[in-house]
Amino acid sequence: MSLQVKNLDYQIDGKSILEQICLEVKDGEFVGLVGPNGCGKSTLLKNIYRTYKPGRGTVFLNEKDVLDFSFKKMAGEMAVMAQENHVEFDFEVRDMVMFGRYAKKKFLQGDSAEDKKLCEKCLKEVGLSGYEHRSYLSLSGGEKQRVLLARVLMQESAFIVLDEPTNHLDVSYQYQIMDILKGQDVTVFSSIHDLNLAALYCDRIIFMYQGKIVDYGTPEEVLTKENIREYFGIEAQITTNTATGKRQIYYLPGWIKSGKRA
Ligand SMILES: Nc1ncnc2c1ncn2[C@@H]1O[C@H](COP(=O)(O)OP(=O)(O)OP(=O)(O)O)[C@@H](O)[C@H]1O
Repeated sequence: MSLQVKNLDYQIDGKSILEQICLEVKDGEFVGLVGPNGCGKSTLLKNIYRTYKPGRGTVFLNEKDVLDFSFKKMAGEMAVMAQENHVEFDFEVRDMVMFGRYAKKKFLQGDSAEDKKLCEKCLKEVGLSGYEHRSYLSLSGGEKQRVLLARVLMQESAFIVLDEPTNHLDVSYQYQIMDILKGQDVTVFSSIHDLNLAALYCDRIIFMYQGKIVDYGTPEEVLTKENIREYFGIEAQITTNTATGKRQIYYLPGWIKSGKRA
């Protein structure tokens, strides 16, 4: 499953939030979206998963305009883990995960033995076996995040879009979740704050700044000292991690440059 965004603009209350966005995620790629707070990552993802309708431009999934998909068809093609997941009513964890099967069911069709087995497998994969009957609202932030990932896996879609999937997670689950995503035979497009995680897991990275794409390429091409200084305003030291062979970024406080510690 491939994604193409062509000439996308988006405004909120007359203010331009996204400008001339063009990007491509090829079938089977794991592409990260990085950039400072407020640069437009979530807004771009919302345009892709249709919470927002572009002011101009088009989002294509396998060369078809996403606006032509029915909601059910869309749910079958694309699984989404958004940043805000307000749940008004409480549900058991098992039900939250089962919602991922919506696109695969007929009206009022119940859960099959296969669905139940898959639900157990997905919960196990995110480290939540035994949580089936817990109330979703009683979970910690990290546990909720993992339930939402289990729901995404339950959808068995060929394309997964995630907005900051490692938010709320402790360091061990951050890596576990990224490993799970990387191990899926699907296309992944995800915003990621942690540039070291992006360097480790992404095939390509798209760098955003002030509503525009300012760079894209492999982690080695994009995660440079210059880009980090220019767009995040922080100095960095970059090495190659000898264990992973990937970029390792160390951030440097301002006083290193001035020589005066605060
Ligand atoms: N509903 C809204 N009304 C007004 N401004 C908005 C709205 N939603 C987003 N914005 C603004 O659009 C800009 C982009 O926001 P967005 O959430 O897409 O950024 P982001 O890159 O995902 O940020 P973060 O890294 O902090 O999650 C920000 O300046 C934000 O304040």
